[in-house]
This record gives sequence, structure tokens and C-alpha cells, in this order.
Amino acid sequence: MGFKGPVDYSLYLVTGRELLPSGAAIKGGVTIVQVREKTTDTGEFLKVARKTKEICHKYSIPVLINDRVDIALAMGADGVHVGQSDMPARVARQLLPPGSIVGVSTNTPVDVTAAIADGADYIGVGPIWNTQTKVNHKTLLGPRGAGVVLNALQGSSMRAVAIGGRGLDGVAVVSAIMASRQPREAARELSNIVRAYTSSSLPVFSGPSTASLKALGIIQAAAGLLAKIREAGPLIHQITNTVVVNQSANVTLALGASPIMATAASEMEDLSKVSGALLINFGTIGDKSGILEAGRWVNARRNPVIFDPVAVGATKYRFETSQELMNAWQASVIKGNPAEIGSGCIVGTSVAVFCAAANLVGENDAEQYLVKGDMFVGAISGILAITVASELAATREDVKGSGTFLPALIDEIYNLTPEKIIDRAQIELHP
Ligand SMILES: Cc1ncc(COP(=O)(O)OP(=O)(O)O)c(N)n1
Ligand SMILES: Cc1nc(C(=O)O)sc1CCOP(=O)(O)O
Repeated sequence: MGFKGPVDYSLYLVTGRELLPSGAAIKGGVTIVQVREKTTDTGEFLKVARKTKEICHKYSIPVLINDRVDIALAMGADGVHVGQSDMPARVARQLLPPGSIVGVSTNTPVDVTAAIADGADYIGVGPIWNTQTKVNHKTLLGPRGAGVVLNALQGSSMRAVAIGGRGLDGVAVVSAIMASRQPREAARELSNIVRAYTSSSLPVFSGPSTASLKALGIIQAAAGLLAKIREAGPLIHQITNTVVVNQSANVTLALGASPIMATAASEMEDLSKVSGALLINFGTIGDKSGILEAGRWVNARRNPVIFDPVAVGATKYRFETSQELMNAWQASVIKGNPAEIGSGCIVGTSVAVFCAAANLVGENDAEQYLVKGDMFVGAISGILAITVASELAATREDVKGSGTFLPALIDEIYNLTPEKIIDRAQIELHP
């Protein structure tokens, strides 16, 4: 017992018998395994744990046991993971051989402080999002709540993995690997993502050839989404700044969707039932109550919320408002703000329209997803559509300056086709 060398927490798999017999996920890049059996007898748990250790140790992957220090001792695990209502980490540490890994579940700053005092090696911070894997009685932390819990680490060298989410020293997952028909590939994909976030030398996508394939795939998806917008004509609810209300409505129509620019809090519930996406742009913030209500209702329906926090760093009020809003609801896409106001806001509209289409074609119906559909592809598609149309408008002879550019742009958006997107759109994927 006692894993030699530094422990890599980056892709932490929490699993039970499902890992056996082949341990395919391990070959995909899992770096540490926790055996978690909640309903089996002790004898059966021991068997599963022994077999898991056999597989993992072939690949020099440490094996931890969930809750049961007796099982860990009996089969020589590398350590244990204990929850808040299990054996205290300090006691587990006393019972286990020196050098054993001890991890503790944490959901509050107080849990973290106790884990440090107990001499734990790492904490599991969660749940970040909802999980289908167990009935959860703890507070869903979200990224902001996880940040609050992590603040309690206060410079301690304790490692941390996010569970039911991602980030920190690693992610701890169940379903993303174990519910996949191809656990090895699922593990590899997660491993690539985690490594890309934690190492500057690795590409975000898995390599140059895959990258160019992905770029083409995204462009084709954007073309498909434009066709979907034209077919379905989703209603796009926009609470946007007064400078661009008119332009945003015209861009929405030109893309083939319908705009509604309602702002009153009392109509947000009804609107959430009929709109395909919500854009919130707080360039000219007025009454916040409508914005707060709108996001909550749209989240509840699992439709996209696109947040454009215009000039968020310019004033304290804007910064605090953005925090208040993001504590009230979850944005599916946050649009960054280039210096220009006009075209920047139109991009937000286009992203909202394409995200509505991505949501319509999305298949991830599982409850734990914040929204159906691929919001990354929706966001890129929205930007591509405006970029292609802008390039076409800019080369027109009737465009003499910024006054004539805008109507030409609206025309080019109106005349945009899936084929034009495929012909003209360009994406480069950077490591
Ligand atoms: C890495 C990691 N973090 C948290 C948990 C949850 O453990 P616990 O609170 O003991 O809940 P159960 O796993 O017993 O349902 C974990 N297992 N792993
Ligand atoms: C076992 C477990 N414990 C959690 C906690 O926060 O305490 S979340 C979780 C399961 C995470 O599974 P998935 O990756 O499928 O959502």
C-alpha cells in the first residue's frame, strides 16, 4: 500500500464493477481510480476492488476505495476517499499504512478547513453540476460556489478535484466514461481536454489532422444550423441595449428568426415558453428585474442564455451587476466585448439565433445538461455568419462608408446561404 511518486489527479475515475474486466477506460488516459460500490456485500466489494487493483497497477494507476477503510486494508489499496458522514479522514489516516492517499468530499469552506486539519491529501469539491449517478442532498456549487469552497484552501498544498464538473488538479467522473459505449475513447477525449487545460504544450484538440477535420466539421455544422434557422424560424428574446435594438431585430429577421425585445419582468415566464433563446446585453442597464427573471425562466426550460456583458470592466456598477446576474442564472454562452459597440452587439444576436438552432437539433436530453445542443458550435456559427456576411458586404460597390455598410450587411445576412458559409468560412484551431 502507498503509491510511490507524485499522484496525477487529472482524470480521476470513480467507478465500481463497471470498469472490469478489460479496464478499457484506463488505456484512454485515466490517471487515478476510486472503487465505489454502494450496494454490494463486503465479499463482493473486496473481489471487485482486488480485480480493479490488478488492472490499474498494470498501468501504474493508483486505486482508492470509497468509504470502506476495511476493504482498503484487506486488498492493499493505495488509499481511501471518505465523505462527510464516513470515517473521519484523520482516523482513516491512523488506520492505513504510511504513505496512503486520503481524500475527502467537500461542499463548503468549513469542510475544506477540516480536511486540511485532518491531514487529507486531496479534496473532492462538488457537486459542481447535477449528477444522474446518485441522489444528491448537497448544494449544487456551480463554478462560482466551487471558487468559494476553494478559497478556503488559502495557500495549502492540498490537491483538489472537481466532481460533477471540471477543473482544478483534475476532474472526477462517473458517467462520462462509464456510461459511454466506448469508455476508452471517452477517457481519451476527456484526458485530452484536461491536459489541454493544464499544459501549455498540448493542443486543445487532439492533433493537427484532427484539428482540421474539426474545423471543417464546425463549418458544416454552421451551414446546417443556418438551414435549420430558415426552416424553424425560432423566436429570439432579446433584452439588449437601446443603441442597437433596431439593428438587432433586423439582423434576427434577416437570419430567418423572429425577434421579440420585451423587458418587463412580469412577462418573462410566458416568453420563456415560446422563445428559442435569450440574449441579455446590458450595454444600457436599466431595470434589472426583467433580466434577472428572464434568465431564471430560460434556465428552467434548458434553453440557451447568451450573455453579452458590454463594457463590464468600465464601471463598478457594471461589474457588480454582472456578478449579481450570474449568481441568479447560468449563461450558456458569454460573449466577449470588442471595443466597438454596434457590430459587437449584432454578433451577440447572431450567436443567440444560432444557439437556438443548435438547441433545436441538440440530442443531449439528459437532465444534467444545462441546455440541449452544442453551444460551442452555436457560438462559432453565429460569429461565422456575421463574418462571412460582413466580408461580402465590404466588397460591394454600393458601400461607401459606415452609413451604407449597415444596410448592405443586413442584405448579405438575408442572402446568406449554407453554401456561402461552406465556401467562405475559415476557422483556425490554435493549441
Ligand atoms: C473524488 C470524490 N469526491 C466526492 C465523492 C463523494 O463522496 P461521498 O460524499 O462519500 O459520497 P459517496 O461517494 O459515498 O456517494 C467521491 N466519491 N469522490
Ligand atoms: C459519486 C459522486 N459524488 C458526488 C458529490 O458531489 O459528492 S458527485 C458524484 C458522481 C459524479 O458522477 P458524474 O460524473 O456521472 O456526474
